Amino acid sequence: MQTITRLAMLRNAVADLRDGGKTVALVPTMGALHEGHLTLVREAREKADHVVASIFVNPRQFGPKEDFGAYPRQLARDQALLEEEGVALLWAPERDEVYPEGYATNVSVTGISDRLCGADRPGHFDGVATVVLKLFNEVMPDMAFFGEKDWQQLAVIRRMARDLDLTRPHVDAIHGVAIVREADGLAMSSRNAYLSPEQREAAANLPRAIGSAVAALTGADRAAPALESLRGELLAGGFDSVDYAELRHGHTLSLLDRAETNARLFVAARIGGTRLIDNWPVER
Ligand SMILES: Nc1ncnc2c1ncn2[C@@H]1O[C@H](COP(=O)(O)OP(=O)(O)OP(=O)(O)O)[C@@H](O)[C@H]1O
Ligand SMILES: CC(C)(CO)[C@@H](O)C(=O)[O-]
Ligand code: BAL
Repeated sequence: MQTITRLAMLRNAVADLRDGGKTVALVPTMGALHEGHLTLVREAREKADHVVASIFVNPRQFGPKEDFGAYPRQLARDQALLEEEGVALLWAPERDEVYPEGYATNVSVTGISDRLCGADRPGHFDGVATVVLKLFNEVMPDMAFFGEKDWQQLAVIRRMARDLDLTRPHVDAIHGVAIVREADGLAMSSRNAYLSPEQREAAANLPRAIGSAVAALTGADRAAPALESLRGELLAGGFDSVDYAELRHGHTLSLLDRAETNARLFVAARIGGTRLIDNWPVER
């Protein structure tokens, strides 16, 4: 696996991969890789001839009081994991290569970016859309892979691809990969590493409480009582606060007051300084 840090070299390296009409898949990440990321890579390998992974802790998607500085960085370990998974090329640019002096462009997907995580993290999805569009333009992949753990992020990226007429990767080639979970149900996340052993144990209450809420929401006339008990269960189960616990349409992300086709439960909650997110489909 080649690691490339300069844009000038990336273009030639990707052109070499494409030689003979081979297809290229992109798996964007912020590093500190776990089985969730590796599952994205494996699905990408099944669908494309070559996989390009990227690692870039994107400053533009972190708020001023967020964990940009503390975000885990472990490039050597990540390189070994990606190599083992058969990734052809790792794009790992420095900050100045992505945002050189004078950089002034912002990509904003309005509407769906403003709710859920976008309401708690103002500007977050502008940062995501901006960097993802740059990654798409840099690598020009035939397809790209994102995790459903970050469901709203996937919706924002698909909206952007549709609105900006992206041809590479076009909207149908933006693949969502099901959430990979720990044995106790907690969605894997690089941020789980921030949890103390006691907090990690309490974190398992998130998927547990979501499971009960999904059962209560199915067939219920009103979503509100189940969402209220979900909040209560999290606060009683070691969480310090609940940023949101909402039933929304999975495609439009509009609020629902009862389950319908494509309904989805979205939750973000904090233990100490660590913010965890999860989402689950809800049947009618
Ligand atoms: N448990 C998971 N299951 C499926 N996909 C995942 C999972 N965790 C992360 N991903 C996906 O991997 C890609 C890179 O995510 P990222 O590097 O931000 O990791 P992360 O674990 O989500 O980190 P964090 O949430 O702490 O920022 C994203 O598309 C994300 O949705
Ligand atoms: C898509 C992404 C790599 C953009 O920085 C990031 O938001 C992530 O890791 O989910
Ligand atoms: N996994 C999404 C990236 C972020 O939380 O900043």
